[in-house]
Amino acid sequence: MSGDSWAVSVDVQEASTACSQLDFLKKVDPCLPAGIRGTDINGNIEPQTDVSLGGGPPPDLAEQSLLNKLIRRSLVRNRNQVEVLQRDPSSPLFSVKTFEELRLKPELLRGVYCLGFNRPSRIQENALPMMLAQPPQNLIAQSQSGTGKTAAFSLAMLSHVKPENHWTQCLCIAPTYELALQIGQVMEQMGKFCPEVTLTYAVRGNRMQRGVRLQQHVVIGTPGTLLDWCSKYRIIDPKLISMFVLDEADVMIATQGHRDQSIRIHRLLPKECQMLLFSATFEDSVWGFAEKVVPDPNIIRLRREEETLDTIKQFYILCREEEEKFSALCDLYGGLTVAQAMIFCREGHQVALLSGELTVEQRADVIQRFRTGKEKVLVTTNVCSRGIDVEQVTLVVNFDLPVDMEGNADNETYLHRIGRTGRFGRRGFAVNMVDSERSMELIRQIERHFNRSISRLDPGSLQEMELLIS
Ligand SMILES: Nc1ncnc2c1ncn2[C@@H]1O[C@H](COP(=O)(O)OP(=O)(O)OP(=O)(O)O)[C@@H](O)[C@H]1O
Repeated sequence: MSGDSWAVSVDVQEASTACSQLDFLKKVDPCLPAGIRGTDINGNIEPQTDVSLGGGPPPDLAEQSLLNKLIRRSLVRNRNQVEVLQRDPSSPLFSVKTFEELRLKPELLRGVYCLGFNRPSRIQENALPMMLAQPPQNLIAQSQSGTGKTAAFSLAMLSHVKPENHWTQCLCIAPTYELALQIGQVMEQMGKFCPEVTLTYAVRGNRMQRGVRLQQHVVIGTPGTLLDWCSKYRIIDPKLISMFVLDEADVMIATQGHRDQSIRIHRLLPKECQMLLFSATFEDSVWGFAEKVVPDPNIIRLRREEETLDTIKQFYILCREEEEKFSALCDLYGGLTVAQAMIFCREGHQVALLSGELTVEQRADVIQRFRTGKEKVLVTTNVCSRGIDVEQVTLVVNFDLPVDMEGNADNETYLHRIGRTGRFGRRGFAVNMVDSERSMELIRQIERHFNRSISRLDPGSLQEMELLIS
């Protein structure tokens, strides 16, 4: 795939969607800062005409062509950058082996190459041989956000299924409806040359006839619905399940509701069922529990200092009070060339917010609009902190820092949130809004936990930041 054609297709996407970004942001705040403009169908920035900007002279042609060049360069650079990182032995994307050497079925190899994957990442190179080994081996695996865990366990399930057996053989549990759908989409793309393998989604809204056994080979869903399908509605025979995958396994084990349901499902499965647990974070207590539940597992674990990614630059902006956070956010967004951004805040903020209060259909629609670039900014709560994979997210803002029940920094949620950018080697920004001594202390806690500095950002120096990620 040539870089130019890729960049042009991004411009066209930008062109067809930028105006809706303005509408969306207008809902969020009418005084849009200068610098957010619509684009014409060729992806060129055009002077804003229909939204009252917060002042600023109309842009000149030179500024527009510079911005276009930056967008093209940074996006094309990201693609080249991924290949560079895959040749860097210290990168989590580096692997010695090729996909051929992982002994995947030819039709899966075709699916992988069709997705544009050239080489496996480290987690894929290490985990796939363990997951495909005979006799089956259990695995508890940790790898940084955006390094290909979903692709790894998806390939394991697609390799494991015996299509001639018309019953459910693989269960995959995810903590949220959006994530379950996303995993299924990855599997459908990877398995496009395996039409005989079928899957369905055990999520709210997907109604099945009770007592009629499913014939789909793979079922992906959230724990509550999956438990009902295995026990109450008996449309899955748990005794016939031979592979059980927990994505975001730490939250599936550590969150009371998820844990009870995951354990109840696990108890229904045959003891020889292969168990695969994946996450970017595992607190020590969770590791201990996982090793109790998973017999004789292979373990792939990161050192604490490996958990954050160098490709994600982390900053904080000092605000005097809560109200100032919003104008700082507008200045930040208006001053940067951001393809797409995710803004995390606690429940209750009065903006168009993707949160648990929406119905699952509403949430799926918002995510899909964001994924296809129809919306440039997603304001959300932790419901989207994990796993959501949108390549064009170059900026994550913690409008409110994540805290645990005791009011201390929630380091795992922080890591997952900033992991929504910098996906698979691309560069990304994470900016934290600090408006009090307390939130400054939270920043210090996060720095100490990951042994990574979070620099103060002066909104006046955005040009240098621009160069940092372009
Ligand atoms: N071998 C590969 N080569 C190129 N791109 C890849 C490869 N594996 C995965 N990707 C891409 O990288 C992105 C991140 O992959 P994936 O979602 O599997 O990461 P993850 O580790 O599951 O992330 P998270 O921890 O956030 O759940 C996706 O867009 C995926 O298509």
